[in-house]
Amino acid sequence: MTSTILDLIVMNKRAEVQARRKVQTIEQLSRKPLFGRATLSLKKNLLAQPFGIIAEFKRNSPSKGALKPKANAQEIVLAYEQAGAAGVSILTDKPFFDGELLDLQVGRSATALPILRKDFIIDEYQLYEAKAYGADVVLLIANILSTKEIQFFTQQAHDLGLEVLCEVHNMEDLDKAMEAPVDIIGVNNRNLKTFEVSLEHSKQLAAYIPEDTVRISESGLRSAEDLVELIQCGYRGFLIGEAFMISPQPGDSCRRLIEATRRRLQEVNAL
Ligand SMILES: O=P(O)(O)OC[C@@H](O)[C@@H](O)c1c[nH]c2ccccc12
Repeated sequence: MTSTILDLIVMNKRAEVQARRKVQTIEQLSRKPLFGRATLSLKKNLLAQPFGIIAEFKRNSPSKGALKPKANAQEIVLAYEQAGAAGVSILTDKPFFDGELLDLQVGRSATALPILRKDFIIDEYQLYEAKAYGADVVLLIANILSTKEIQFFTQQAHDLGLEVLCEVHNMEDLDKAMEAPVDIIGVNNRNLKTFEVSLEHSKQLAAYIPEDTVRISESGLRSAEDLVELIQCGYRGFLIGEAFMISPQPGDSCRRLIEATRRRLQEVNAL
């Protein structure tokens, strides 16, 4: 089988985690000031409203290239909060997304919203990093983990007071995610191997996600029409990066989408 960019990212990540462990042990991470704080619940925030936006901070993406190479996490995270986002997502992968753990810490100092650490988690060490640098939620990508690993990392994350967003792209992924008490299931509309994007993934998988699981749709979302259609399929949250980060003012773009979605939702509900 030919290897994909996802294989490359994961291979890279394993080497990176081994190197990081040598610089900072789990013991040392546990003594960082932010490690002891009470975490916030993204799940609760999403359940408190008809829908919520999880606005993402990313400078670069392998599918699109540079988005905002010099972007500052403090400024943008604050703008997202002021725009009315329900949570923020911060990319911490360096080689492919030009993010870093420090962006998480900077973001933490700027907002009282729950923060998702967006990275490729393959080792429990990264859960300790997430907690120590200010995250409230971690992403587990079903495609790169076994059912056992999803169960183990979910347990570990919960022990640390972190929530788990488990990302799925197809039925096989969803079967794995449903074997663990994850807090939120996210359907990624983008195939991480081919970068092909289709909202059909969210629409089709919706029927198989248990009713009582908070579900979100991720990637490739830009219009109020898309969001309302997905709200009607039972989605409570939307993870959006590119559409905001390509705008000169990501916060304004987030605010406009929230307002347009509220308006459209009212129109549809009034029918
Ligand atoms: O920028 P978009 O198309 O709005 O997508 C955001 C988010 O869903 C995407 O960044 C993402 C989804 N799953 C991931 C896993 C790793 C890295 C990035 C991602």
